[in-house]
Formats: sequence, C-alpha cells, structure tokens
Amino acid sequence: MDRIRIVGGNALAGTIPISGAKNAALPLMIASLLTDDTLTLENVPHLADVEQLIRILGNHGVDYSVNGRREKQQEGYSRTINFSARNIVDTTAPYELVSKMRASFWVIGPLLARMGEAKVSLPGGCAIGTRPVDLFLEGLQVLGAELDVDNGYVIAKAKNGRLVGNRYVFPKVSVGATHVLMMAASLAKGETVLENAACEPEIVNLAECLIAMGAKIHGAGTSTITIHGVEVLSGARVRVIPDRIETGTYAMAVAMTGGDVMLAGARPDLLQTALDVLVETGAEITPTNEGIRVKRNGSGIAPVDVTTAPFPAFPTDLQAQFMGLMTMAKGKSRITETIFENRFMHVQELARLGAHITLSGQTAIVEGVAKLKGAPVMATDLRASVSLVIAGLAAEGKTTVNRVYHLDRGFERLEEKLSGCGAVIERISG
Ligand SMILES: CC(=O)N[C@H]1[C@@H](OP(=O)(O)OP(=O)(O)OC[C@H]2O[C@@H](n3ccc(=O)[nH]c3=O)[C@H](O)[C@@H]2O)O[C@H](CO)[C@@H](O)[C@@H]1O
Ligand SMILES: C=C(OP(=O)(O)O)C(=O)O
Repeated sequence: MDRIRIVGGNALAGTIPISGAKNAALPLMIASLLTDDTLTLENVPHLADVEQLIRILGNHGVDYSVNGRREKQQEGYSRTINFSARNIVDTTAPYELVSKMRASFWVIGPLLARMGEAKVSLPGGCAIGTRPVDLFLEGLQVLGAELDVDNGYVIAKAKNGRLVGNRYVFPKVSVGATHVLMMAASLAKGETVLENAACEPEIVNLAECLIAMGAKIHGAGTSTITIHGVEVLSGARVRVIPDRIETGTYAMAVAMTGGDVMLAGARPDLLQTALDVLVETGAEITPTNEGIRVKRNGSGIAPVDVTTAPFPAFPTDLQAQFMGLMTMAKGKSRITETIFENRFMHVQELARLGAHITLSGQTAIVEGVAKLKGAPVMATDLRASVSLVIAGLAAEGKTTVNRVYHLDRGFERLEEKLSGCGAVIERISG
C-alpha cells in the first residue's frame, strides 16, 4: 500500500495550480444520465473518486471519452471528458460499486426521472458519521416515487412512469439530497419548490449545468430553488468550478509552514469565510487575476475559534486541516463540528505528532504547541489524511502518512504540487 513520506520544516514558495472540484465534478458527471445527448465537462480532476464514478456510470451504459479519445488513464491535470448516456442499459447500481463512494447513491435521482425506475445500493463513503439517506427518500417520495428498501437496496419507481413536481422543505440542509432532487425535478411534470436547500457552490455549478442542458431552474445558491420540469434535456458543455477545499487546504499549509504561494485558478468567493479566518490567524491573503496569493512571514499563528456549518459558513471539509494549523497556534482554540458527528478521527493521529487536543462533545480544544515532531500516522478519511500532511510539513523530522488511497480520492498530484513549492514529500509505493 502506498505511503507518503514528508521531511518537515521547509517554508512553501511558488505556484500551486488548483484542480477542478471533486464535489462538483461528481454530480455533474451524474447529470449525464439525464440526457441521451453528450455532456462535455471541462476541468474534471484526475482522482480515484472520478475513476470510480466512471465505472459506476459505465455500468448504466454511459460511454465516455477523455479529450476526444477513449482513454482510461490519461496522465495530467484536470481534463475535458465527454459523457454520453445514449442508452441506459441497466437501472441497478450494485453494492460492489456504490459501497465505495457516498456520491454514487445520487444516480437514483436521474435514473428515476429519466427511466421511471432505479435500484440503488445504500451508499458508502468517508467514515465520518452515520450519513443516512432519509432526506433523499422523503424528497423523492414527495415527487411521487414509490420506494422500498430491500436487502440493502433502495428500489424506486415513479408512479405512472414519471415524477411529478411538488414542494419539499428539507428538515436539515443536505448537499447530496439537494443535488438529487434538483436533478430529479428537472425532468418531472410541473413545478418543484425546494426549501431550506443547500447553497454550496457545487449546487450552483450543477444548476448551471442543468440550465445549459435545457432545465428551468431559479434560485440555486439561495435556500429556495424553483424547478419547472421539462420533457427532455439536451447535451451541453460545462466547466467544473475550482476546488475550494483543495484551495483552503493549500492555503492552510502555507499558513502553517510560512512562505508565499500563488494558488493559481482559485476563486476567493468560493471560500470567503475560511479565507477570513486565515487572515485572523495572521496569514496574508490577496486575491489576484491569477488566483489567490497566500503569505505568512515569521510571525506566529494566532489561535481562532471556528464552527463548521453549511455554506457560506466555515466548511466541515476544511475542519481537519484547520485543526492541523491550530496545533501550532500561540494559544488555545476551539473547533466545533456541527455537520458530522464523528469527524474527529484525526485528533489521535495529530497527537502522535505532539499536538495537544482534547475533545468535549462536538468541540475540540486545541492547545497550540511550539513544535511538532514527525511520526508514522494513519488517517481514516480524506480530509483527516491531508490534515496530517499539513502537520507533517511543519513538523521536525520525518512523517509517514499511511493509507494514501484516502488522499487519492480527493487531491490531484498532491506530492507534485507541494514538492514544486519546496516541500520534501514523496510517495513510496508498495
Ligand atoms: C461528494 C460530496 O459532495 N460530499 C460532500 C457533501 O456530502 P453529503 O452530500 O453526503 O453531505 P450532506 O450535506 O448530505 O450531509 C449533511 C448532514 O445531513 C445529514 N443527512 C444527509 C442526508 C440525509 O438524507 N439525512 C441526513 O441526516 C448527514 O448525515 C450530515 O450530518 O456535503 C458535505 C457537507 O458539506 C461534505 O462534507 C461532503 O464532502
Ligand atoms: C466527505 C467527503 O467526501 P464524501 O462525501 O464522498 O465521503 C469529502 O469530500 O470530504
């Protein structure tokens, strides 16, 4: 199994190109199921989750070509991929494929809307909480789906073959359920109003894609989204937004090691709250035409309290990385996680590097230390893994991060991007 070895202590300096967002690319790829035309997506990151979703979509009959060629493993940064779901050959998404990734469950929306039926295994994904799918099921029922859960599968049928628009108020904000209901309602009969919908930038990117395909959607990016269903959707060409979590991760790495890095292609509006917090810690953040410049000189890291919440608040997907940064702050910070009930798995691993963190319910109290010392560590999810990389970059000596496959789910060419800025970091195979 691959590992990442880091020798810490170098300040970062240079340019890091920001990739297309994993969490935007996945729903856009799934939207290809809604049309028999070609959906062309630009700026799709080369990630394990994208490859896994290509396999899942392929099982339903979706054909794809990378930059015009049907090429599975093209090396390189984010690519343009054409997806064509001319013939849906299977409306079942099997356990073996869906269990590896939470977002694969989302195929239930387009399959049900276009084919009138779907059988989808209950999902897997990062081990950060129980992650039920009750809101997806309740919302789809409100749109006229008849549902049964049997043997680990959700079996869904649209009454009379087509979903019907309706009003649904999410009892809790859910990114995934908003994606699914927006896709499903795009081909439903009549008008759907989604209230207390997620406002994340990835929702806006999906709405832009659906609108380019001919959907009638208003209000994406606000908590009320109105969708007038249409009979058919067509192909389109859409660009995946830059990854705000990758952006925030590298910004926190620079805030931790010190240095001066241009995050090329990054968009500040996608993570303003996190950038404001970084400024409070003492980092200099400058939006430019090229991207976001992040700088920190020799001054210490100021402690800042943070609470995760839905967009536009501080994202849960940056919580672990921020905790990494706070381990070396000059004082005490409190980090409260409100989205997932079990997203502190990085705490015990950061402790191996010398961090002082105590947990009190959903709050981590981080007592900053003057230095961290390298050690072997192992992470259990994607963002936890990268928080260990950030801490390792600032720690004295050698840190080895095991279970690198978590990182490969969400960070394109991590070692290359960081070593290009002076970090001593390498992948050890086997
Ligand atoms: C692929 C992708 O885009 N993943 C992101 C997406 O995950 P995902 O879409 O799974 O996250 P949700 O927004 O749905 O989850 C938010 C909260 O709602 C709960 N919930 C959700 C659905 C449901 O039916 N019932 C229910 O109780 C979840 O357990 C969680 O506590 O948004 C999360 C919150 O920003 C991010 O951390 C993930 O990186
Ligand atoms: C939690 C994440 O992913 P997923 O929802 O696919 O598990 C993430 O991207 O941080």
